[in-house]
Amino acid sequence: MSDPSGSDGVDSGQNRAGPMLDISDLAVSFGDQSVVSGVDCSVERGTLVGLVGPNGAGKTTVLRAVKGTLDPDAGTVCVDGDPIRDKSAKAVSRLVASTPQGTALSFDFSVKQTVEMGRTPHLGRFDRMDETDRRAVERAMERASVAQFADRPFTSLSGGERQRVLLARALAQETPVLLLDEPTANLDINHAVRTLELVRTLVDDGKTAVAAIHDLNLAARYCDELVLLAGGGVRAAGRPVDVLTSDTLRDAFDAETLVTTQPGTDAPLVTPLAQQETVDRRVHVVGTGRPAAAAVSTLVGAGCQVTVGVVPAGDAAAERAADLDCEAVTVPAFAGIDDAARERAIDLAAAADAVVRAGETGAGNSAVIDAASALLNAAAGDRTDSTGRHDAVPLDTLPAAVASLSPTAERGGTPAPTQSPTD
Ligand SMILES: Nc1ncnc2c1ncn2[C@@H]1O[C@H](COP(=O)(O)OP(=O)(O)OP(=O)(O)O)[C@@H](O)[C@H]1O
Repeated sequence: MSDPSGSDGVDSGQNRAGPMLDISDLAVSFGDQSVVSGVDCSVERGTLVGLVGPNGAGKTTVLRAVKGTLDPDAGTVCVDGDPIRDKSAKAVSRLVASTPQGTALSFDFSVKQTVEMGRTPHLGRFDRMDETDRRAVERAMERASVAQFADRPFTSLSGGERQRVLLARALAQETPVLLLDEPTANLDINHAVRTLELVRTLVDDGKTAVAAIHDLNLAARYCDELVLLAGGGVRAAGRPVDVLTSDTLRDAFDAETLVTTQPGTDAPLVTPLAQQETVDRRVHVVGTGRPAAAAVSTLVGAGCQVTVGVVPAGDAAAERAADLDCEAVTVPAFAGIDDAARERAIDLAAAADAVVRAGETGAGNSAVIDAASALLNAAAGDRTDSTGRHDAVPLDTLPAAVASLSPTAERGGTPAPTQSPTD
């Protein structure tokens, strides 16, 4: 006999005040090796918190402490106001369901039997599943899109399919708190997005979820808040836009990144930059659209001081320049280039060590492109041909190409040859 609670069989745990999950001063070590210490994290009801951080930072360890399968050295984990250490494993399992990081199970149950295990915390020792349990299992399999595999052996499924079955098992548990350890690790982009959309829907319906997620962009898009673990503790916590900054990511991951904004959202977009020598050059980019924006990002990431223009206001290159604090000479979209804009752009190009042309020549931009070609010719003098066309330089070799140019000052103020990355 099951013990259903809530209208959908789900206890959303919204009957008490305070955070649904409260981790206070958590410390865990293995032997004499401290993994995390001083971890504080408060998760409000009906929110999705992403645990992010480098390999080995302790994300899985924290999740294990929260579900009570690991005894912390210090600190308290409270679920719905009560410390879990005061509860039996079965009682905790009625509050917290989890999906493991790996998908290796040593037994060979069918998919349906695997999902049915999620009902165990609701059954007495000699109880059999009743109609409520069966409905919970069916609903969970449908939500995780695994109903079509119901009779297949779990071990016959692919890694991604197994991952969805384990999510279904956790959903069948119908707990107010869901802990997900790398829920999208083996999933293709379609299933990764569908899985996080499903988690988002569950959270919007009242569940509280914490997910360890390596993909920072998916984490930023779907989580209300992020907790960045690194160096044995919480390095940053809060809204994705406040946590995922280049400085914080450099500090936590020892990696250079470019942080912009995901199209159509306010969520940050993290682009890792290749490790390379810093290219100390001034570069003026002429062109429009995503190719020019990509050239700007690449050059800024390589350490160049970049200026842009003339570009239409609102163009991707103008917005990227604004994101990265680069000067851009802009004119209103579809307007001609006025003298002041042209002169400023020519000044910037003339002061640069290199002028890079990259961009679309689509309808509506022709005035800008015409002027850009003239600008190129003006800036590069007899080093460009009369048509303003140049050999393409692939984006990933652009910094090296720019680095190979001698600085303008060394050439007595003469502008460098132009470069043109491929689109
Ligand atoms: N049972 C254990 N015994 C000894 N060390 C352990 C044990 N479990 C984890 N560790 C160590 O604790 C550290 C944190 O591991 P954890 O799995 O929590 O990191 P993580 O952030 O989840 O990493 P990843 O992103 O690679 O999954 C690692 O250095 C790991 O080797």
